[in-house]
Amino acid sequence: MANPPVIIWKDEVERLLRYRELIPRLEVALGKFSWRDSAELIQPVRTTVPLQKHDGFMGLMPAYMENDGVLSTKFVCFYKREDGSTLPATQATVVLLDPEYGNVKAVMDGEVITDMRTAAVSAISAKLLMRPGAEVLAILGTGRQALSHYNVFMEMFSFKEVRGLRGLETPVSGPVTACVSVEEAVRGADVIVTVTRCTEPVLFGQWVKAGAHVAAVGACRPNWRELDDVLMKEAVVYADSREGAMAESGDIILSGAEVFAELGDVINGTKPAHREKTTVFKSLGMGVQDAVSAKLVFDQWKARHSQL
Ligand SMILES: NC(=O)C1=CN([C@@H]2O[C@H](COP(=O)(O)OP(=O)(O)OC[C@H]3O[C@@H](n4cnc5c(N)ncnc54)[C@H](O)[C@@H]3O)[C@@H](O)[C@H]2O)C=CC1
Ligand SMILES: O=C(O)C1=NCCCC1
Repeated sequence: MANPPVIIWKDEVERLLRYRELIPRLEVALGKFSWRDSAELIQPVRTTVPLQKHDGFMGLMPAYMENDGVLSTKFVCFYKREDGSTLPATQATVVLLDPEYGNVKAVMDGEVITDMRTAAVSAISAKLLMRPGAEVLAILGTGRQALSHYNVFMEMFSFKEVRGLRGLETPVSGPVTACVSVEEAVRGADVIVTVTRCTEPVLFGQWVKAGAHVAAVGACRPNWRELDDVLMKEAVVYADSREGAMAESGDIILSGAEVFAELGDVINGTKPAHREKTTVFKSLGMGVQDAVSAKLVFDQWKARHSQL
């Protein structure tokens, strides 16, 4: 009989997951995904159930990596609620299974995983697509994703200035220039991260410096926007998953912008990184990113517990 599943909650996931181990694994997984080899990796577009009464959605995000022996799914609830609610916008649980028998090996907190893997993938987009010598980072949003993005961008890069809207200085532990408007925060910035719950454009192309890189993380529904048409049409657009972007991104669907490439295509060398141009990385989030993160957490958990 299989062992009962282990439960790994938030504090422990926080202790076990490290960007320096997560990022290289995510890069490999993004590359594998973009080869579209179903003998290696299967990850359908997320199934989303509207929770109409509560202005939210439940997403189911399965992934299977055959050669890595990883089978998982995340359940994630996310909410529009622009009412200043103190509840998190995103709540998630990841279930890791044994692909050989289908038994559940671990049930773990998915919020830390979601925060960290999303921020790590944005950092990978910046590594691939921002101009060399980028000095100014602007972060729009002051919530959980804003904090995880701040942390990983500080760990990976050396920006001279980080700008954000008032409120960002509260969660983060380093210096931030507090700005009174989005325009003030983004004008002249080399890299802009949008991590808001907005459903209408908040970042306008006319404010974005030519050659800047934008990692656009919010607006994950086909009728939600963070970026305006000007920016979407001027920029070279990259996505984590082309199918995900075409099904779920209001910024892509409603602007009519084309997805030029996936990050995995750039990693695989099959599509160029247009660092010299204005670039948008449209992030929707992928089950395979959760799968890689959950495997790392579980492996670390096993290593620790075998020593006890
Ligand atoms: N692409 C991906 O893989 C993922 C995307 N997300 C999305 O990222 C976004 C941020 O998530 P969290 O940080 O967890 O949410 P959160 O609720 O912690 O923070 C949301 C932030 O948006 C700000 N905001 C809301 N309306 C705004 C407006 N009109 N202008 C400027 N800022 C505004 C709020 O002040 C808050 O700082 C959400 O849209 C969420 O659905 C979350 C997880 C993964
Ligand atoms: O990938 C995820 O996890 C999410 N993506 C968009 C909405 C919130 C959760």
